[in-house]
Amino acid sequence: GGRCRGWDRGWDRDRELCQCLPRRAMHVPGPTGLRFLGQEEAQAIDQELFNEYKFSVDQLMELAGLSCATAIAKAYPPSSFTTSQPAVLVICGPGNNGGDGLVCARHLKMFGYQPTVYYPKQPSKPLFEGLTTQCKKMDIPFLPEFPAEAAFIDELYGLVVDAIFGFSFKGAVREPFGSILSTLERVTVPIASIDIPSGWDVEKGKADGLQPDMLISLTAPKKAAMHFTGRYHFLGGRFVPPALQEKYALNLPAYPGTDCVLQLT
Ligand SMILES: NC(=O)C1=CN([C@@H]2O[C@H](COP(=O)(O)OP(=O)(O)OC[C@H]3O[C@@H](n4cnc5c(N)ncnc54)[C@H](O)[C@@H]3O)[C@@H](O)[C@H]2O)[C@@H](O)CC1
Ligand SMILES: [K+]
Repeated sequence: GGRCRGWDRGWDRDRELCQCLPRRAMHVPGPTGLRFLGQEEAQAIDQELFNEYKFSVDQLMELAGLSCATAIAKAYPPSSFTTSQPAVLVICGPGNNGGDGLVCARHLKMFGYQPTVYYPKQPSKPLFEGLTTQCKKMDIPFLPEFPAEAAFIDELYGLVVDAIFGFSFKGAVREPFGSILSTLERVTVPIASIDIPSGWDVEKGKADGLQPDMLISLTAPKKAAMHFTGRYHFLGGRFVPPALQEKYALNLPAYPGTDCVLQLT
């Protein structure tokens, strides 16, 4: 936790941790600086993965969602839950961040958690319909309505997964997500945000917005991650080919062994 006043957060290879580095070190791609991506850069890498490297969305989404479930299992093992069951509320948004949430929910179930999904805007695309069916066939309940009170969420769940918006979020939050986010701001159980804390500007963050306990950055952290003050910051989405890492000077730290996630802080 803790903000880096006048400094930026970066990956310190020698100490193997993410810490504050002098601001200029961030923008000069060097051996020590883990890059924090701007919105356009994140979208460009995304497009390149699909168009040039010929990955399909569902391939990368599966790896992204698996990373999220794995990181969650490391930070919040079922035994750490104070609720009678390791109950997790997964809130999915209308884009690919929501898709990551559906994949994450399915893997959480495989890992022994009791996920429940809230998915208010379900796109009629085969990808999302398939992911939804897979969850339903694994007896993952879908809530017809969002809990009206933050206290209901605190009572029923030990963790909330925020898969509402990712790196394509822009502008003022539109409904129903505005009310969902304002309820989430009052929740006291930990929130794990996938890729970006929802409602945050992808580059500038949002000081008075959601303050998640965990952030799982996918591919590479986005600039907003520099404002993250929660306990756990993980990197996931171990699928960026070396040539693409080099082109964007990502300076990704080495993942341990065969792990699909890496703890940054
Ligand atoms: N590039 C990559 O490497 C990968 C990205 N993935 C995920 O994909 C995410 C990006 O997905 P998308 O580009 O689909 O976009 P997002 O999921 O970030 O959000 C776009 C959706 O949110 C809506 N939206 C945007 N601004 C809004 C606002 N102000 N109020 C209400 N709704 C708003 C849009 O209409 C659209 O439906 C990433 O953050 C990551 O989670 C992974 O699935 C796979 C790999
Ligand atoms: K999110």
